[in-house]
Amino acid sequence: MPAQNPLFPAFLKLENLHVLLVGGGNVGLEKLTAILRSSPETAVTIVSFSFLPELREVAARHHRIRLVERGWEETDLDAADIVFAATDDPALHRRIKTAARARRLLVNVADTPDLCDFYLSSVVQKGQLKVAISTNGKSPTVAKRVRAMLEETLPEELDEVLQQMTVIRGRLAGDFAAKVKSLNAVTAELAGGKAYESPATKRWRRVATGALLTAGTLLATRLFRRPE
Ligand SMILES: C[C@@]1(CC(=O)O)c2cc3[nH]c(cc4nc(cc5[nH]c(cc(n2)[C@H]1CCC(=O)O)[C@@](C)(CC(=O)O)[C@@H]5CCC(=O)O)C(CC(=O)O)=C4CCC(=O)O)c(CCC(=O)O)c3CC(=O)O
Ligand SMILES: NC(=O)C1=CN([C@@H]2O[C@H](COP(=O)(O)OP(=O)(O)OC[C@H]3O[C@@H](n4cnc5c(N)ncnc54)[C@H](O)[C@@H]3O)[C@@H](O)[C@H]2O)C=CC1
Repeated sequence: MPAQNPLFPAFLKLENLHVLLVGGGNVGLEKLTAILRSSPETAVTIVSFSFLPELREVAARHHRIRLVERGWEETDLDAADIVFAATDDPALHRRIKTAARARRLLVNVADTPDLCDFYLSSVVQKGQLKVAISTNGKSPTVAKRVRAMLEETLPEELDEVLQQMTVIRGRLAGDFAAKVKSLNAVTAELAGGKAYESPATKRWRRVATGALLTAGTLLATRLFRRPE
């Protein structure tokens, strides 16, 4: 059996939590952007010796972001529910991880999967629909490509469908089993009908598999070729 991805997927109500982000450079800005893209009202305290001008601009636009201009201190964890470490100091990252673990806080450490309690994912958004993609850290680039593929192939109308379903769901009478049956009937076409696998999806699958096999073969022959 192929190796499985043991990560547990969940969707956090981050706007109800307090985030501590350590590091205000490029990687800090990337993490902040990922957080705000999904959960724009999140309270984020960012502790760093310095902040990129772009990060300061983002902070100025979000009233729940607080910038603290100094080095990280263990007491910064006091108010945190969840922690992102994104500095250029691996020794500091290990200290943050140890201190956070002692307090049972979850930590994401940039560039260090071994120190992470959770990973960020590639995210597809169509209105209320959100798809998160994980490759278990094997290839963020492939996650990004799958995101682009889904962004293109998932119909724009999905958001409208979701809104209509919410109305239908509210109006349905009967017990739970009867409701599930009705909802399944209404949406049958989405999963089994024409939309199930569009020609674009089929083509993507064929090309992607072909391209990767070719790349893999090339790499294998180059990397493992015996010296001449
Ligand atoms: C484990 C994880 C931990 C975490 O960061 O949470 C992690 C780790 C690392 N990323 C590295 C590199 C790159 N990361 C990206 C991009 C993304 N990385 C993201 C997540 C994750 N990255 C988590 C696993 C996700 C999964 O399971 O797939 C995404 C999905 C989400 C986000 O970050 O918001 C976002 C895509 C967003 C999108 O566009 O959809 C690109 C591509 C690019 O930027 O174009 C590259 C360069 C190419 C490459 O390496 O593939 C390196 C090596 C650094 C080095 O070599 O120095 C490490 C460390 C290591 O692997 O050791
Ligand atoms: N920039 C990128 O896209 C990539 C960066 N990396 C690596 O990720 C790490 C971070 O990269 P960048 O964000 O670009 O670096 P950066 O130098 O722009 O930012 C690092 C930030 O950490 C802060 N910092 C350092 N020590 C601190 C401490 N004790 N307390 C609080 N804040 C502290 C600094 O003030 C700075 O704002 C580096 O190790 C880099 O090699 C890896 C891949 C890509």
